[in-house]
Amino acid sequence: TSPCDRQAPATAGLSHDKWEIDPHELMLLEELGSGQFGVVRRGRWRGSIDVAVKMMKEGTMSEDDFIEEAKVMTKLQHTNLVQLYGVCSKNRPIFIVTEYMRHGSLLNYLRRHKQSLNSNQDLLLDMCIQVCKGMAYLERHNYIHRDLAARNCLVGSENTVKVADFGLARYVLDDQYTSSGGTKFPIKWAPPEVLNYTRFSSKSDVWAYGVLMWEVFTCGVLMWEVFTCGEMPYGRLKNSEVVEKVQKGIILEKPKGCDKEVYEIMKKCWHALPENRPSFRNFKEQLASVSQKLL
Ligand SMILES: CN(C)c1ccc2c(c1)CCN(c1cccc(-c3cc(Nc4ccc(C(=O)N5CCOCC5)cn4)c(=O)n(C)c3)c1CO)C2=O
Repeated sequence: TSPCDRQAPATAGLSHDKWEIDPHELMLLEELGSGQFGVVRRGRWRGSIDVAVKMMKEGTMSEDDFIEEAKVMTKLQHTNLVQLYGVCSKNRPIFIVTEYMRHGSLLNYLRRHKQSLNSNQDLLLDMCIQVCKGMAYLERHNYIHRDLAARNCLVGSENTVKVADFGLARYVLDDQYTSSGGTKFPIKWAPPEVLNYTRFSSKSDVWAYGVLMWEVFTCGVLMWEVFTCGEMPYGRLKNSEVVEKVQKGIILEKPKGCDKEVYEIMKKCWHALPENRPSFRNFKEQLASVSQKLL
């Protein structure tokens, strides 16, 4: 075999795996919150690069599988994806180091800025288009998010919106989150084929994307209406009631402030059959043409 076919010796000390980050190059700063895997802190990498550091709580993640996958994830690079810079996997807890987004989750951003956002349909549509671009890139790379929602997107400076934590759902050990009967399973973002057979695909991501658009546009209520920003889909309904509605083909109603044409597009994400839903690729074009008309 030629030299390049031979596996490089995986000697820990000499491993030049570019996805491995030296923890000594990291300075940990304030806490940003906590997620599925535990606490996340802001940090500085090599003295100048703003990062977010997930410190994996023991027993929350299947770590070896994730470290293997991290090699693939670091290669996914797009302006509308939160960049995975690398991992510190030589000791425990494992650190996951990503790009830092200064305004936090899209859901909280919508709720915090509802006054200025509700009359700005163009900005709301632009946020949806940015998420669609990031998802179209993942779709092109046959990469499924599995938990797309406004809470799992992040906002940076100049209203940039990026998709975060794509693919991580596969490494969660908490079966309240992973099984569709669990209390933490994202039922309200799940299509029938996921509820019935946990059959994830880019088309199940498209269904979730429709719900994300609904989350964004419940922000777009008119001035005199009660603000319902970043509302919880299906309101106070219990998960079992939502499953019943989704199985019957009952879909989310048009958000009050939402443009009719935008709602028509949103509805396409909720076809009962995955093959009848648009791909993110052709969805991007439809949104772009609607935004031309709206502008
Ligand atoms: C399995 N799945 C789907 C998972 C797994 C882990 C996580 C998530 C889903 C999503 C939640 N999550 C998580 C938890 C904690 C932090 C981050 C998180 C928060 C960031 N940024 C900020 C910035 C500011 C603030 C903030 O406090 N404010 C208040 C004042 O006004 C400005 C905003 C919060 N977060 C950030 O850049 N990243 C990369 C991750 C994230 C996102 O990463 C996770 O760690």
